[in-house]
Amino acid sequence: MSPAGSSPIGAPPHIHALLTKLHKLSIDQEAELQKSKSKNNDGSSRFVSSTAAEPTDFDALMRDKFIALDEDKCHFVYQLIRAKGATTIVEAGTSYGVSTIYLALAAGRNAKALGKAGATVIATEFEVEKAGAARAYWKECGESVEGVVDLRVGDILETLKEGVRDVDVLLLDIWAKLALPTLTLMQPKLRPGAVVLVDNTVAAAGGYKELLEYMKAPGSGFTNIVVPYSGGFEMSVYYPPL
Ligand SMILES: C[S@@+](CC[C@H](N)C(=O)[O-])C[C@H]1O[C@@H](n2cnc3c(N)ncnc32)[C@H](O)[C@@H]1O
Repeated sequence: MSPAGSSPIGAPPHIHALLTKLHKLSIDQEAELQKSKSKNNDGSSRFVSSTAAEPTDFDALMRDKFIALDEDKCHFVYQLIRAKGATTIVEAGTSYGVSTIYLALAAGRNAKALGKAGATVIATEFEVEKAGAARAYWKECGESVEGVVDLRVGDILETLKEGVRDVDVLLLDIWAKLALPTLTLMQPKLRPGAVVLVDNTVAAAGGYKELLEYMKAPGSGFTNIVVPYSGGFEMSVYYPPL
């Protein structure tokens, strides 16, 4: 968590209050999950699960869980988007839309500051009820969030096939097995210099093995570092190989 009073987020008080409430809900749920923990496939992570085509007990357990990106990571992502002047963001895994609020605020501010027509955060969620709740939270935020998000409900490997281009930032905050297929689907749509962020890559290294091997392979076009937030937060920059 960032020290009190150090939030870089430019937003009115009601959005700050909502974010504080939602992060707390998420943290409380995770604490409960930890108590009853046992079902992850390889025991290493909250992010090891099925693909959408093969739902498991894990999916049932996670159906009503926030699993929101930690607040300090959200602040980092917000700052990175602002620094980059990014206006087209894809979020793989939206849940109740907590991280999405940060993405939308940052991208929207960039569009205004840079005199661009608008910004877009393409958000993706498989669970219909989560998607509905996320929409309600964004509405509560107002136009600076609601007006920026393009929510696609369904299996990400279908919903991102069309209508995505010139992506500045891709946030992979989805079950680990979907990370590599999502990345390869998005790769042709990434702008040169695009940033790819992946949560929990140290704590869930087993689940992310294939993704990390793919991004770290010589000639992949990706350069990678781990930002040392809890669980590890992978930050990669992509330039298509020449
Ligand atoms: C870690 S949570 C996302 C948290 C969110 N980024 C936040 O910070 O609030 C991952 C989400 O991915 C969703 N998900 C899992 N499989 C999916 C799929 N095939 N297509 C779209 N979303 C999926 C899950 O339902 C879950 O809500």
